[in-house]
Amino acid sequence: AEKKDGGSLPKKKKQKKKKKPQKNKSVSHVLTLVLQELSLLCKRDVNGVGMLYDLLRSRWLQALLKIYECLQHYLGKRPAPVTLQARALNREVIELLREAPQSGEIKELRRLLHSPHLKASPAQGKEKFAHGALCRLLYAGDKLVEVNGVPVEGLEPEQVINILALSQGTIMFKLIPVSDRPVSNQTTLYVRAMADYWPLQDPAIPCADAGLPFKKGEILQIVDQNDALWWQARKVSDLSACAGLIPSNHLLKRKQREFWWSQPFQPHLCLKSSMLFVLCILEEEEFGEFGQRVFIAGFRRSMRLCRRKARLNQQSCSSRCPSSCCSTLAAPYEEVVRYQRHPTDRHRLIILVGPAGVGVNELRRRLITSNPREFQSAIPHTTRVQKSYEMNGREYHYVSKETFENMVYSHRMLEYGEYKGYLYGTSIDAVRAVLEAGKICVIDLEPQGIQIARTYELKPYIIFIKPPSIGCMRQTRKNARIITDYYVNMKFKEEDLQEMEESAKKMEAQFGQFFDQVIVNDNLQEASAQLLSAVHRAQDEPQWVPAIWICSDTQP
Ligand SMILES: Nc1ncnc2c1ncn2[C@@H]1O[C@H](COP(=O)(O)OP(=O)(O)OP(=O)(O)O)[C@@H](O)[C@H]1O
Repeated sequence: AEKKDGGSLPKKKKQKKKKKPQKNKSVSHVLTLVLQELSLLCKRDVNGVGMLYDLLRSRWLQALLKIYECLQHYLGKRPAPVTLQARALNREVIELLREAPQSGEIKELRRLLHSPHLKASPAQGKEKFAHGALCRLLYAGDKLVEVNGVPVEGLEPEQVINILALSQGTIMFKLIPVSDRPVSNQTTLYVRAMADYWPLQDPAIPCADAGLPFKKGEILQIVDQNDALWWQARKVSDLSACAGLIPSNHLLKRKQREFWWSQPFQPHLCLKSSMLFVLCILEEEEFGEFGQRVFIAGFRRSMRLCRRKARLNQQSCSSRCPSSCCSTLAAPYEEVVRYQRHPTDRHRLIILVGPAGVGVNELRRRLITSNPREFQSAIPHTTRVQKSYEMNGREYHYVSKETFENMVYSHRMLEYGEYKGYLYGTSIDAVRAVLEAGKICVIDLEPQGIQIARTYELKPYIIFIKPPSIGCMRQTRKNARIITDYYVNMKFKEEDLQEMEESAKKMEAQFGQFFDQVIVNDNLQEASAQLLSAVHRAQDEPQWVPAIWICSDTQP
């Protein structure tokens, strides 16, 4: 500044400049001062000063101080310059340590300093530089064009590293990616995220801006999984976007566990079998189609509002587990593949899930009545006595309690419960029978049953029926009727709507990763049309399914 202006700086600034070095005395500077004082004391032959003087002058202590100072300096820098300066320090410390006492620690330190990672030179080539780059988003072969707007084409790696080392805050790279970026294991891996991830809330991510946020249920394309902790991925919904960092399977699982353990202890009812519900069975219904009486087998009214009674008595899993037991115990990513049902294959099972009263049964009923030759429900099993006008295998499969319990123990029930001392349930066999008849089986299920139904044989397509806003429900549900613990055909009360909204949120938070499709049931006709097209899409168009379903196809 003095040269440019051709004069001196104003007085005030000069004074300030003088004071600064006083404030920032380094440890080595203090040590030099102490040594000067000690050397004076040595001349006066003060007891023990000679030994202290020698100790403080030893080169290995100076080496340690140097390391300390450098690290202090680096700590204040973002990003930390661990390149040229670090190597220079490395060489200096190796030199200083030659004179240090031969203790085990010093030997270990020497060994570390000689390790190839620390001794690597940028002259070893651009490839090394690209590999060790900040965010693991650069590949060997990428052509670096600009760093923070500074053209770097044709510069030596050392020069580029210098620019990087002097950079503060965010570093912007402009590069031409190598045309054949390596993809792990030759084939690209696709996964369904089974948990949410927010890089900006993760203090452990090497570069938060390079992180890829995702929500459970989203399909990710993993482009690199060479690193044990951080993978690179893109969302299939936006494959043109840059890949971002995501925690590896192992790391995300560890994070989930740590989060789970950090929560205050609460009993986890969901770990117990939650498949036994208090049911409220209403008699079967008949539906007419074009004046024709059509009996729709297995079409009992939902008992889910009665299940609400059970929920009130013993709080549900989602209200107790802060992070949900399922997601804590399960793998954070599920490998998926694109699957399209062959026209001659059996249909995929359609499962409707939703909070009580949202309209699951209404939509299912409308779908089945629209074409009973194409759609059918599964005929439930019961232990109650067959009535005179009923036919075994039409309204119900009538079985003994022993047979029913055997089916439960051998995991052949998707869902079951007890009503007035009798057992009722939907079996896998009943679903299989509909599918084998060439029809599309449509059932409703409590979300806890999803895991059991998700098999390669049934390949279920899960549709979540979501309530619209409470305001919208107040309008649309004026004439709607619900079943409560005690009443059939009762009007919706405000608390029913609130509970529906709450319950939907919990379901999405706990089971959202399994939903293939979400339909908001605001307008019945529109929701019915959406359901019909979703069901056809599930059967006729490619969908993401767990990879294990497809691999298992070859198994018996
Ligand atoms: N979009 C809608 N607009 C108006 N009324 C609706 C709508 N969807 C459903 N309903 C009505 O709401 C009431 C409850 O629907 P439905 O019985 O299908 O609910 P559900 O989700 O099966 O719950 P439950 O298990 O209690 O039967 C029915 O009277 C139904 O006709």
